[in-house]
Amino acid sequence: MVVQEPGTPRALERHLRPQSVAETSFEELCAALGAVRGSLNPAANPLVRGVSLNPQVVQPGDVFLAISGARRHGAEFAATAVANGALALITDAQGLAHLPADFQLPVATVENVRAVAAAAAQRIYGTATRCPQLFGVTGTNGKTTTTFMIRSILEALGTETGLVGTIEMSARGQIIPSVLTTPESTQLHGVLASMAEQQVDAVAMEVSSHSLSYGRVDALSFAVAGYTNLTQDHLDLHGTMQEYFETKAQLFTPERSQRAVVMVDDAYGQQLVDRALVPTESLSLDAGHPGADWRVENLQHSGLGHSFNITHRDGRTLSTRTGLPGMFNVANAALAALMVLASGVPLHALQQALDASDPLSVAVPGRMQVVGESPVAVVDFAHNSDALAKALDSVRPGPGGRRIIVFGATGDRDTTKRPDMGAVAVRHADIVIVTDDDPHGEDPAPIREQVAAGAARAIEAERPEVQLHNIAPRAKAVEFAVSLAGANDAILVAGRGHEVSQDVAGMDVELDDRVELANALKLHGFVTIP
Ligand SMILES: CC(=O)N[C@H]1[C@@H](OP(=O)(O)OP(=O)(O)OC[C@H]2O[C@@H](n3ccc(=O)[nH]c3=O)[C@H](O)[C@@H]2O)O[C@H](CO)[C@@H](O)[C@@H]1O[C@H](C)C(=O)N[C@@H](C)C(=O)N[C@H](CCC(=O)O)C(=O)O
Ligand SMILES: Nc1ncnc2c1ncn2[C@@H]1O[C@H](COP(=O)(O)OP(=O)(O)OP(=O)(O)O)[C@@H](O)[C@H]1O
Repeated sequence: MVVQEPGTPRALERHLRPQSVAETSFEELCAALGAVRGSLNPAANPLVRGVSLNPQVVQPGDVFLAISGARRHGAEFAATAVANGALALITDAQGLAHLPADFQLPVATVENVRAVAAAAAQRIYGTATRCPQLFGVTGTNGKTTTTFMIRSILEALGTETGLVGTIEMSARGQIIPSVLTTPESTQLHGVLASMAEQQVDAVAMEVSSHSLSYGRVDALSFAVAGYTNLTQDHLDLHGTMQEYFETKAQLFTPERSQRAVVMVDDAYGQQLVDRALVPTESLSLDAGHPGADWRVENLQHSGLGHSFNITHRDGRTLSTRTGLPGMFNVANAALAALMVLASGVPLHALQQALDASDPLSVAVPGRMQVVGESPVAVVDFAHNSDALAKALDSVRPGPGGRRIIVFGATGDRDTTKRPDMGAVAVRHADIVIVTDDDPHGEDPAPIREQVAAGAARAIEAERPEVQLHNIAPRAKAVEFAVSLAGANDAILVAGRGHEVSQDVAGMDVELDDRVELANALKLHGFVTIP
């Protein structure tokens, strides 16, 4: 039997629950979900205080939802849920087979446990009537950055705002590091109810394609949904780009969202607008885009970033700037501003907030984070081809300087993107150093070789002058990059961003690219930015 100790995800889970919950008996919950009570402990009818589909984070008074996963059945871990204080269990027919005949808790079954998880959480935590206004951002890249910007604008408007995404779940100064980009529905409804209880008025949230596939955002309604872009990633889950797109498109339906703002600079964004099922406004970076409602105009370099106007076809305009480098951050900033506008904030109030506190220049941990200026040394989270290309183009060497990139690919995930990431690095950099990312359960050497093979082919066919190195471990690769650099070069360490450990065969190995890069710069006599 496993009982979790303080400091574990289970201890953190306590902070993600509301203080008060709707008084619901197990019997009432089962009736609401259409769950059928079985022969195990049929008379017991405990009062339910919470719900979880992760046995490791079950709290006393929870109903444990034992799902049939791709790898294991949750019911295999029923003993952990019991030890952690579960009072009842809902599972499927398959799950029953994993329970001992003398199982102590009342049990009910449904056909698909995942499909009822959000409804169960909504009923217990009361999120149908107490939930902050939700801003949901989806797309392959830019979700984290855009949600940070939305929060920053809303706070400039005086709105108490929470955040749910890859880096953290946070509200009112309390920060809990995230495990997933979008948490499981049971946890998500809990944290949203808890934020509502603390008078948090709005939440800027990342909506990953995994979350849409797995029903993690079921039983929620986004005031405004935003779309950034769609490029290759996660095909291990979705199979094809069209399926990946259809999954994202679920967010832009009346069941999920009330309004939408969509970037139409890729064909998938345009498809979303063409089939718009909720009131939708389109946005383009291209001032000449014929169909877009809103366009970015008067773009000018301003510090590391850009100043620009966001102008509607009808003449309405917002004028603003972002301090973050890269055209993609202009896209993220414009999307964030328009999502806030779409929520009903008057244009003049939004303009005042943009003027007063420069909210679109908010720093996002590990996203285009500048660690040194000479050489330019940047840590970024780019971990697919499109992001790598854009991040590399945004990192500008001085006169005669070269671009040096250090990156790898993750294990156990979309393996098809690896050679292309290598090729993209060659097209956009002068020195390519392939290293380890998160190997997860895979042997890291073949992952590096697959990335390097794509790079080698591009060198042979397109840019023979590019240098290619294959160096593990990652800290050594970063140090090697700095050892090659001159003051006019630019170094990009990509792929891990804010993360502070690498997952190597299930072990967390401490590693922070920002620390490694700063240490290497100091070692070689360069100045770092604190
Ligand atoms: C591919 C994917 O998303 N898988 C999710 C899915 O896993 P699964 O269906 O295979 O479930 P499983 O691992 O077989 O486990 C079944 C049940 O047994 C339990 N279990 C399982 C094993 C164990 O040792 N102990 C244990 O208790 C699990 O808690 C679960 O209740 O359901 C699990 C339970 O909720 C999730 O933890 C798991 O997320 C895994 C950990 C994951 O890494 N997901 C990533 C890829 C993800 O969701 N990423 C997106 C962002 C992607 C991006 O944009 O970059 C995200 O939103 O975070
Ligand atoms: N609009 C964009 N278009 C293309 N690339 C972008 C865009 N915004 C950010 N990027 C790149 O993608 C990386 C990840 O950005 P961000 O964390 O904001 O996206 P994300 O969608 O949250 O990613 P993930 O889902 O992997 O957490 C950045 O570090 C940057 O290199």
